[in-house]
Amino acid sequence: MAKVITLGEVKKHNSDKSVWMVIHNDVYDVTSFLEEHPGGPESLLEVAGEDATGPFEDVGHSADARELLTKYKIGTLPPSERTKDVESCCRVKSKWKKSSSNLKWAILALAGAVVIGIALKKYLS
Ligand code: HEM
Repeated sequence: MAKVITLGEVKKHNSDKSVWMVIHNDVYDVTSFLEEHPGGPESLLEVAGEDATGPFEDVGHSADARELLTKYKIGTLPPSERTKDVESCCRVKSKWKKSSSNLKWAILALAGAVVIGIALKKYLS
């Protein structure tokens, strides 16, 4: 079972000597990753000791980056400090993705219908 670490404990690790952060209710020690981070050490230092779920998701990190996360995980927040962000973030996102791709198809179909309409009109006149 993952070690339980409180937000209060995470907050103490907020300098380049020790950088911990929370992402989706799990705690990560990224001290050794600072210099390797493709987004630079500054972006990690900015959120050191904090919940970095929002900034992490805003960047739109790749599947590789998410895979890398597991390497730095040191624990998880206690149940009383966990937020429901995991569910809300991802469900909303996938919903939006689905509806935006539906919209894309609807626009394509409409454009196709217009082109066929124009072609037919020309052909029949
Ligand atoms: C342990 C946590 C993190 C890991 C393992 C990680 C990993 C990575 C990786 C592998 C990339 C290369 C691009 C990609 O594969 O998506 C990247 C880019 C980047 N990351 Fe992170 N990252 C972490 C946390 C963060 C946080 C908390 C922030 C912001 C506060 C951040 C900001 C960025 C930025 C700005 C880039 C550059 C994007 C670009 O130039 O396209 N990262 N990160």
